[in-house]
Amino acid sequence: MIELQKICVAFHQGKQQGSLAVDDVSLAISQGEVYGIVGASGAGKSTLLRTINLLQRPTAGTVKVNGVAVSGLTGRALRQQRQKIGMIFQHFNLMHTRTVAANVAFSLRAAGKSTADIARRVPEILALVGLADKADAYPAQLSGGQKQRVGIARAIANQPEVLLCDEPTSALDLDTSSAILQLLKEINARLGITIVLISHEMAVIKSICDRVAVMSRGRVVEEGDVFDIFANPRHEFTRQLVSHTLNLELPARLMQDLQGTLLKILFIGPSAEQPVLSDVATRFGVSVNILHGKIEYIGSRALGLLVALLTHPDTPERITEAVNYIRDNTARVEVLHG
Ligand SMILES: Nc1ncnc2c1ncn2[C@@H]1O[C@H](COP(=O)(O)OP(=O)(O)OP(=O)(O)O)[C@@H](O)[C@H]1O
Repeated sequence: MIELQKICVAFHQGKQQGSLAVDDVSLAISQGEVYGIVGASGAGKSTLLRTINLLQRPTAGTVKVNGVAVSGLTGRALRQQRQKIGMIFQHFNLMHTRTVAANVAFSLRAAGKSTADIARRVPEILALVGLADKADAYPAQLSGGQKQRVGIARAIANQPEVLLCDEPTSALDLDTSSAILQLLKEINARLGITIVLISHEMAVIKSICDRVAVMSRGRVVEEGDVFDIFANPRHEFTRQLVSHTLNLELPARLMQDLQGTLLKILFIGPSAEQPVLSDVATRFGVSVNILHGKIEYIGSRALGLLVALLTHPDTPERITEAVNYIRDNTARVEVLHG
């Protein structure tokens, strides 16, 4: 549906061309997907996202949407293409002197809709985003979450095929943020709109995206199914990002006094359903003390993490055998201590 082929974006610094903000990025995003682009500040996420609706023209490379090379379009053809792509922003970008209804009507009018169509469509779309009772309110009278709902209403009013989301929840508190992500997910499921979302937080990606591209310094360093990226991050930068949401910290005092072998164990799919730890206790005579644990749900799939201390009263070799057994029967084992 969206194909980015060898996209480069360079910004001029004075008369010179600066380093590349986007450096040779190729991605393919399928119809109906929720696709995330994650990376630190300055990684090039916004610049890349904006090439999809040509708010940013690529210096090199081709952007195709539904097979049409939009990077070649200008004038009227470009304006028509842009109507198929809605966009929402971190700071909402609403018109403050107009009511909620007028903000939404504005984008319908810009698309050439008739007054009758606009009068019918505005309440319909406000109801869809949960703002049926706010049509006559001004943006200043709304909470951040409500403002973003207006942004979403405006962006989907013209029934776009694609919705671009530029850090849509970064200015919102945690609860409001998850309600907005939930709304985006519903819009994706009910209306079939393909969503491309950028964020610097893996937690946001985890909650709604199907696939993700990880960007660092203008490049995509890793790309794939969100669950796989969490379960098995390959690139060092991805590991750091994932560890922020999956980290299990133990108090330093506890680490100092530990006797035995401390393991961090990752359980995925079938391994989560096997009684691996009780097995090692009976097979190898080790004691297993669970110090920390959690299960993350990514989509409908579970990813379990446990920190466990293995000890044996008199035969430490049995611990090594136990660790090997756990390694063979779970997704990943890291020895944290001992
Ligand atoms: N209009 C511009 N002119 C010059 N440099 C720019 C422009 N827009 C972005 N840049 C530079 O391009 C690089 C990538 O910026 P971009 O905003 O795409 O990153 P980002 O990953 O979205 O970061 P953030 O989350 O902080 O917005 C940065 O070094 C930035 O300073």
